[in-house]
Amino acid sequence: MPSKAKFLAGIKAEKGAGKKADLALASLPKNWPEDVEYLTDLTFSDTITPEIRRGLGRDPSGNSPWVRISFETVAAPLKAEIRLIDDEKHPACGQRGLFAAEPLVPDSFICLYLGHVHTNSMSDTDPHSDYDLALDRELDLSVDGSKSGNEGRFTNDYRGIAERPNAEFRDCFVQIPCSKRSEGMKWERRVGIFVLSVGKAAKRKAGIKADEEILISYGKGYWESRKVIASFRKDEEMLRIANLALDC
Ligand SMILES: C[S@@+](CC[C@H](N)C(=O)[O-])C[C@H]1O[C@@H](n2cnc3c(N)ncnc32)[C@H](O)[C@@H]1O
Repeated sequence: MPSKAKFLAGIKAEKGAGKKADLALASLPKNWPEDVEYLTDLTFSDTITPEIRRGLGRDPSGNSPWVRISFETVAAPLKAEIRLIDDEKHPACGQRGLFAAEPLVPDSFICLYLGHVHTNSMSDTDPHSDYDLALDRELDLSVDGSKSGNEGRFTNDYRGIAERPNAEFRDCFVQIPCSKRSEGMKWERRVGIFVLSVGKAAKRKAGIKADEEILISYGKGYWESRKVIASFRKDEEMLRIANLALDC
């Protein structure tokens, strides 16, 4: 895995556009698909005004319990890697998944879920995306990882793969560079992927083992809406997978 800080610093160090592209390719995570742009932070739709963007810096409850992730943590090399799934028994065989590269302790930060931030208006939303996630319900914003994103976009749903998820999405604040602040940094909200906590009976105290697939719950609604889309499109394979997931 490349360190994101190194990735950014490397790109800034190169002046020619061709060199930039070569360097970016060389720094892509292993198994990254050619047709998806790799991001080191969110990108924003033109419909998102500076005022809306400022809203992402607010502390909704005045004293938010959301975890704060420092710039160093976000920029550190990931402890997870993208792998191609070739196990025919896996419901996402032929696709990719995110796997632990080393043991991950309960509650630890795995990575951010990055993509293109858009408003939830119909004209700003890709109805075909399988990678769209709510970012801020109050601001009515989502983040779509279909055309651009990071490792987070490869996290599969646990249904049909394991008995239960071992990770979850959590709202968090991250520290990002800001030249307007005297400290050179500001806090802005993101969605992160975290290892589940140990749980009441401490059943999950082992966290996630090395080589284990990182699995979250997309929620039943995700698969129900895929079922509707599959029926509409008459896509038998999509319908089969949605039914399988819902039966689990
Ligand atoms: C956010 S993507 C996950 C990454 C995807 N596997 C890839 O290689 O890009 C969501 C898509 O992955 C597949 N997927 C995720 N979890 C699955 C599961 N439990 N069973 C079947 N397909 C799954 C479905 O095609 C779903 O629409």
